[in-house]
Amino acid sequence: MTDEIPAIDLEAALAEDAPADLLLRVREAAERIGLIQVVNHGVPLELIEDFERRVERVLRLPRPEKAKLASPTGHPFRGWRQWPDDLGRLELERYSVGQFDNPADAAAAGVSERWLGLYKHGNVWPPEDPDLRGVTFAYAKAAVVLAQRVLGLYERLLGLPAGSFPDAEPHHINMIVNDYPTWTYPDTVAEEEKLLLLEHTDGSAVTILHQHGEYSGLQAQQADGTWIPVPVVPGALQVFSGTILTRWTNGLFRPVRHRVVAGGSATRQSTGIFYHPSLDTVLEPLPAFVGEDGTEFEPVVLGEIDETNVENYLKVFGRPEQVAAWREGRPFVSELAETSAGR
Ligand SMILES: O=C(O)CCC(=O)C(=O)O
Ligand SMILES: [Fe+2]
Repeated sequence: MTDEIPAIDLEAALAEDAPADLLLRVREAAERIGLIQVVNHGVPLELIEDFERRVERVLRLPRPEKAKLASPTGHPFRGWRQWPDDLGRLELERYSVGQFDNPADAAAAGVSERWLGLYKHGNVWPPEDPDLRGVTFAYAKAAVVLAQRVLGLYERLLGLPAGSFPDAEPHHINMIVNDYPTWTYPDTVAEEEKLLLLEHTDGSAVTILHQHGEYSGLQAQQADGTWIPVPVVPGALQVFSGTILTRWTNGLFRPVRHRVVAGGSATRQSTGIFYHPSLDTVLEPLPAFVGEDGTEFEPVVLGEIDETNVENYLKVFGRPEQVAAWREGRPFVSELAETSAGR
C-alpha cells in the first residue's frame, strides 16, 4: 500500500520512544502534501457521531424550517446555507458555527476588544434541538486539543522546542459541517466537471476534519498537480496543514490543496474545525526557518485577515443577491432549480 497520505496512530507518534520510521513518514507527508490521517486521536467517536446525528436531523428538516436557520444578517459563515451552481443545482449545503454566540461571550473568554465586532453576527441554533449547542462546543473543544497535540508533534519533527508555534489564548476557531448531495447528472463527465467544492487551501494553522459517507470524495493535490482520493478510514480524523503552518515554517510545510468531487448516487458529509492561535497573533516565519535568503512572508495579524474574510469570499464567490443581502444585513436563501427539489 502506498503511503501518500499516512494514517498514523497519534499516541504512538507522540510517545517518548516513537518509532523513527513513523516520525519520518509524518514529516515527509507534511512537507510533500500537508495531510495526515490520525487514529487513536483522543476525540471520542461517540461525541463526533452524536454531533453528526444531530446536525443530520437539522439538515433533513423541510426547507422552510431550515431557511429559518439562515444567518439573520446574511453572514456567509454562520447558520444554514445552500450553494447552487450556475444552473441552480444544489452542490453543497452547510451549517457553520462561530466560536462565540455574541461579542459579550467573546469578551468574557478574553478576546481583545478590537476583534469583538467579528462576533456581532451570531450563531443560529435550531430550536428543535436545545442540546446541539453544548454538543457542538464539546466537539470543538476536543478537536482543539487534538490540533494542539499535532502541532506539538510537528514541532518535535522539526527539532523545535515545545511551544515554538505561537499558541496564545484564546485560540481562534471556526466550525463547518458540509453536506454534499448525490449528483444525478451523467456519470461520464470528467471529475473537474463534478466538483462540489472547488480546490482551495485552508487559512488555519491546522484543520481537523471528520469525513463521513459512502465514498472518498475528498481529494488532495500532490506536488506534480495530480489529485488523489483521501480514503475513508473508519474512526480516523484528517489533519490538514493550513497556510498559517506554512508561514510559520517559511514554506517548508505545505498547505494541503484539496477539493471535493461528486460520487454519483452516494452522499457524503464532513465536519471541519479550523484551528488558529489568538486573533492578536502576528503571523510570521519562525527565525529557525529564515536563512540568508530571508522570507517572502510579510508579518500579518490574524485578526486583520479575519476581518476581511467575508468581503474576500464574496468578491470571488458571492452572487449578486447574496452580496445585496449581506450589504443590507438580511438573511439570504438561494433559489434552487427544480432538479434539486426535496432539499
Ligand atoms: O468536505 C470535505 O472533505 C472538505 C471540506 C473543506 O475542505 C472545507 O470545508 O474547507
Ligand atoms: Fe478546506
